[in-house]
Amino acid sequence: MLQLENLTALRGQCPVVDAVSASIGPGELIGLIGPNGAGKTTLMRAALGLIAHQGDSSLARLDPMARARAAAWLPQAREIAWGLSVAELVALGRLPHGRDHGAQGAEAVAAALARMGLENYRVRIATQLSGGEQARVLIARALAQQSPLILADEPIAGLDPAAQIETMEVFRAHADAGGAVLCSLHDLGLAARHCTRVWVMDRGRLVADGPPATVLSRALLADVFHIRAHFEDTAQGAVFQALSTLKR
Ligand SMILES: Nc1ncnc2c1ncn2[C@@H]1O[C@H](COP(=O)(O)OP(=O)(O)OP(=O)(O)O)[C@@H](O)[C@H]1O
Repeated sequence: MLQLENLTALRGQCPVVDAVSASIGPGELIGLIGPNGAGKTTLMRAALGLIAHQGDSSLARLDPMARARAAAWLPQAREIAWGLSVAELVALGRLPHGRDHGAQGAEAVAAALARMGLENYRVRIATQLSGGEQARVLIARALAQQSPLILADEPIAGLDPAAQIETMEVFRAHADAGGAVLCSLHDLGLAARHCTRVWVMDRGRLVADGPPATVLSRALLADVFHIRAHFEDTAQGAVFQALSTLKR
């Protein structure tokens, strides 16, 4: 679904994404984690071909319409420019499939609204919703796109705990249905509980790639995140709690 080969993105002379090679297949929910400034957003934007890059991304090679059918993009900034109704905004997710929304389009929009619990918001003006409600609308638009791959930049930031869990469950369901999701996260607990795999970025490099329980070792948490944490695999799933900071 996505292959990256030596993907590199420069800011000035400085590589903020440095020779990243990795791939994503169906069924995966990948948590892209790393400290502030590690290069997570830049990696996703380069993979999508939204910024200049070196190396190769299988998505960036596609023409824009084919790329939009292959991957939905949820940027960190949740900007809703127009005062459209929620249903109209979510229907914009159908644009990569042509102007005629048709029965399949209407079904996809209805399913996305239902999945995000937005049926009662259909006629509300999207710009008049709360930040968390707008976030759910934008996720619904991405789901309505029916692209196999979703790239989401901090999709749970600013959401209440229930909405965070629900969002991760929506992504997991998308992966379980044969799609895949790459989402950047700062909540390592949610990453550990919900993701099938994590990619860890540090200073532009992909320094670890594997199942959360293997990757989130005491040494990695100290080296990359400068924290000490409690991490335990329990009957209720992985439990993670950051305990204290370590000297950088
Ligand atoms: N437009 C830009 N011009 C110059 N430097 C930039 C630009 N965008 C990002 N950078 C730099 O690139 C590096 C990586 O930024 P990026 O936004 O990818 O990090 P991130 O891992 O997503 O961070 P965060 O967790 O804080 O959102 C940072 O050092 C940042 O200052």
